Amino acid sequence: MSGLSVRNLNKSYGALRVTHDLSLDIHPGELHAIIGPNGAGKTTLITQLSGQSPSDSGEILFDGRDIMRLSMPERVHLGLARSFQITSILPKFTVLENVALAVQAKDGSSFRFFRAVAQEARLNARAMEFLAQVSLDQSADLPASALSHGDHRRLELAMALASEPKLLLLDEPLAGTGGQDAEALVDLLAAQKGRITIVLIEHDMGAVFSLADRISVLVYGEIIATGTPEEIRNNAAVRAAYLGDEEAEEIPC
Ligand SMILES: Nc1ncnc2c1ncn2[C@@H]1O[C@H](COP(=O)(O)OP(=O)(O)OP(=O)(O)O)[C@@H](O)[C@H]1O
Repeated sequence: MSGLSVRNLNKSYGALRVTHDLSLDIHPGELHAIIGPNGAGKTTLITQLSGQSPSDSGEILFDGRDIMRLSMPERVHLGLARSFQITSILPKFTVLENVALAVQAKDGSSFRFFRAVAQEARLNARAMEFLAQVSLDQSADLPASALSHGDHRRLELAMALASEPKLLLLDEPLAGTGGQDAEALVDLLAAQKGRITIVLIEHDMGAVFSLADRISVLVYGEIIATGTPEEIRNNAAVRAAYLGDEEAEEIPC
C-alpha cells in the first residue's frame, strides 16, 4: 500500500490563489478524507494529485518518488488513480464489458474490441470478480445505460478497482445518491479499507466521519487541521471555519 506526501503545494487560477502552500501526508493504507467549505479547493487539490492539472510549485511524493512532473497516465501506471465526478462509462456497452475494458487497460494493452476467445474469457472472469466486489454481478449483461444512478456509481467503483490502484482518489462518490444507495456505497467503501489507500472528498459528513481513519480540513486552500474524526469533531477552529455553512450542522457531535 502506498502513501503520499505533499509539500508546499501551490496553484492559482489567474489572480485566484486556490492551493496555498499546502502540506499533507497520506499514510499507506489509511482512508483519509478531505473536507472543507464550498470553494475551499478540494477538487482542485485532487486534480493536482492525479496529474489532471499542473501545480505551480511544491512537491508531491508517491511512495517517496517525486511525481510532480509526471502526466496523469504515468501516475495511473504507478498506481495513483482518480475516480468519480468524471465518469468514463460507455453507456451502450454492457456492465461486464465496461469493467473488462478497465481490466484490459490495466494490463497495458490498448482498447481492443475484438479479442481472442481465451483472452476474452480471462478478462471477463477477472471483471466478474470486481463486479462481485460491488454486488453488481447479477447485472453483468445489462447495458450500462440501464443502471440506476446508485448502480452507476457502483460500476464506477468497480472500474476504478479494476485498474488495481495502490492509492485511489475518490471525488464525491456519494453525489446524487441517497438513502439505501448511499448506505450501500458506504459499506462498499468500508470493505475496501485496509486494502488500498483512499483519499476521499465527500460532502456527506455522516459518511466521512464513519469511514475516515483521519480527516484533513481545507479552508481557502490551506489545511487548518488534520486528525482522527474524534479530534476533528472537537476542534474549535474547524467548527468556526464551517460557521454559516449548512454542512456545519452535519458534523456529527
Ligand atoms: N478551472 C478553473 N478556472 C478558474 N477557477 C477555478 C477553476 N476550478 C476551480 N476554480 C475556482 O477555484 C476555487 C476552488 O474550487 P474547487 O472546485 O477546487 O473547490 P471545492 O472545495 O472542491 O468546492 P466544492 O465543495 O463546492 O466542490 C473556487 O473559487 C473555484 O471557483
